[in-house]
This record gives sequence, structure tokens and C-alpha cells, in this order.
Amino acid sequence: MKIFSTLQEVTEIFPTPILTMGNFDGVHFGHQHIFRLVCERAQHLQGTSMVLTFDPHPQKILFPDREFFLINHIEEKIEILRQIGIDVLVCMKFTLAFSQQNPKDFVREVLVNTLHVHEIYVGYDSRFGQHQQGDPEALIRWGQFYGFGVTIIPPISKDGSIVSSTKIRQLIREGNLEEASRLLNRPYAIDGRVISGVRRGSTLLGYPTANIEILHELIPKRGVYICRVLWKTYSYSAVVNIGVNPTFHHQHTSVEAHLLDFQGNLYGERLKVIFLKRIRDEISFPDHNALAAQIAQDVCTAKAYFTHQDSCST
Ligand SMILES: Cc1cc2nc3c(=O)[nH]c(=O)nc-3n(C[C@H](O)[C@H](O)[C@H](O)COP(=O)(O)O)c2cc1C
Ligand SMILES: Nc1ncnc2c1ncn2[C@@H]1O[C@H](COP(=O)(O)OP(=O)(O)O)[C@@H](O)[C@H]1O
Repeated sequence: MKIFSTLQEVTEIFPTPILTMGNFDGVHFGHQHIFRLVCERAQHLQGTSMVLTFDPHPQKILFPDREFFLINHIEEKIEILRQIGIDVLVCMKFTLAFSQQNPKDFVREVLVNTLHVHEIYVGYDSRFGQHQQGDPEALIRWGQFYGFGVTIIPPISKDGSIVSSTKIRQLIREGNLEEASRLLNRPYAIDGRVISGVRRGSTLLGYPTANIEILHELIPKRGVYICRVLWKTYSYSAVVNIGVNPTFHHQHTSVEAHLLDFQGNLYGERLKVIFLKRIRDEISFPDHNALAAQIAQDVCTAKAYFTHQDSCST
């Protein structure tokens, strides 16, 4: 996949570009459907599948005071698009000035004169340009004028409900990771380096926990989760606590993973934590023995979960 981080870098003319544009936060089931159509169409015409996306996310620029947590940081989005098989990714810097551009100028300058689009696929609710005047109907008119095709994609549903980034953000924040995974069409995951905690896990509790540096904006609800943890080429079953360790009156939120059947040193290593299921709330225990007994129970719950999964998949 060729990546352009500004429009100015795009000096090459690609054969028959089939483009989709949008924010695509989460790169969820609905987005994946659009990318599949774009890739198939590009292959059919021996053209170029192309994605135009914006960074930072427009919400961050237009409403800087609103709480808004991205599902994916830009590197993750790029990696997922690469895996899907998109040929060309153009990331446009989103600024206030850009948001005030007349949509017709955007179509002429960006879509026609810079990207030379042959066809565009956009979602039914796509909006762009000043006062959000650029909508699918306007795009169809401009397409007829400039000579590119426009396909409007209707809302995509899964199990009867429309898939949206907003809904997925809400599900993750509520701790409903199973439903979020269904709409994402993959489990939600975060990655980060292992940092030091207060060394209570291995000494006092008997359950060492790799504390993950939190770089992601969207962290699931406080509580205990069954997860898979990827480290290098290895994959471990794990129990993960997200919270403030109320038993020990901590102030800061931590994400900490106890890997089952693992012993060794993970400090400084990069781990990917894949969330599978939330099993309980984080609780304040009367002492560390009561907490350790509960963690032992959590480990049993996780083992039973994975045994059940294995028996279902064989
Ligand atoms: C599976 C699991 C469940 C946990 N549940 C709780 C909990 O309910 N309440 C709590 O105060 N801490 C909980 N913890 C966090 C421990 O308090 C924490 O791992 C311990 O203080 C060690 O921290 P350290 O890594 O900084 O040494 C849990 C940890 C794990 C791995
Ligand atoms: N099964 C395991 N799961 C997680 N970390 C482990 C495990 N075994 C050993 N470790 C190591 O122990 C460290 C965690 O020990 P802990 O006492 O909880 O220290 P800290 O408070 O610094 O997190 C991890 O960062 C990792 O290097």
C-alpha cells in the first residue's frame, strides 16, 4: 500500500482510481464492506483502490472541548487498511480552514485535479465541506459534471442493527466487548509497552501483572476481562484488570495483564491485548488475601472459557 500523508505528495497519476473517503474510525464491519466493494471494482477495471481519510479526526478540530475517544489511532487504521488490500491511502490533514472549504472546490481540486478519480463510493450519510453542504446528492451532480461515477452505499446492518463507530465506542466504554467485536468484525485490542508497577503482583499476591502503558484513547470500562495477549510470535490466555486497584487505594487507571502459563521478564516489551469477555467489576477487597483468592477464581473462569472455545472449534 502506498501512503501519502499530505495531498501535495500525490504527484503521480494512478490508473483508474476507485476511491472511498471518510474517517473510518474503527474500520468496522460497515467500512470493511465499502472497502471490499472498492477493491473488487478496482480489480475488475484493473484500476487502483484508493482511500482518502482525514487526520486528526474532524471532531477533534471542530469540537475540541467535547469528550471524544478514537477507536483506532492512525497507525492501527493504516495497518488494517494494508491488510484489507487497499492500493493507495491518502491522509489529509484536517484543519479548520479545510472544514470551511467550499465543497465544490474540494471536489474540483482534490478529487478531480489531484486524485483524478474514476469512481467514488461513499456512505449514505457522508458529508464534507463548509456547512456540510457536500452530501451524496451533490456528489452525484458534481460527478455528472466532471465525469466520475458515484455509488452511494446504504447503511450496513449486522444482526438487525446499523453498524456505526459511535455505537462501537459506546459498547467498549460500557464493557460490552463481545457486541463491539461483532460490529467491528474483529475483537477490540490495545497495544503498548510493559511498564513498572509497584511490584505487588508477584510479591504480595502471587499474580504478577504486566502493566501496559496506556496510549489508546478508548479504554474499556473498569473491570476484569478474559483476553488473549500477543507477544512477539506467542499468544497467551490472560486475565486483565482495568482500574484503579481500589484495594490499595491507587489514583491512576492501569491496564494490567496476568498471562496464564507464563514466567519471565516482560518489562519494556510490546504487548497486544485482545479483549474477549468482561467477567466482573473491579472491587475493593478487605485485604490482599481476599483479592488473591478472587484472582484465582478469575483464572479458573478464563480457563473454562478457553476450554469451551476449544471444544466448540474442534
Ligand atoms: C485478574 C485480576 C483481577 C483484579 N481484580 C482487582 C480487584 O477487583 N480489585 C483491586 O483492587 N485490584 C484488582 N486487581 C489488581 C491488583 O490490585 C494489582 O494487580 C496488584 O495491586 C498488583 O499491582 P502491581 O502490578 O502494580 O504490582 C486485579 C488484577 C488481576 C490480574
Ligand atoms: N505470568 C505473568 N504475567 C505477567 N507478567 C509476568 C508474568 N510472569 C512474570 N511476569 C513479569 O513480572 C512483571 C510484573 O510483576 P509485578 O510484581 O506485578 O510488577 P509490577 O508491579 O512492576 O507490574 C511483568 O511486567 C513481567 O515482566
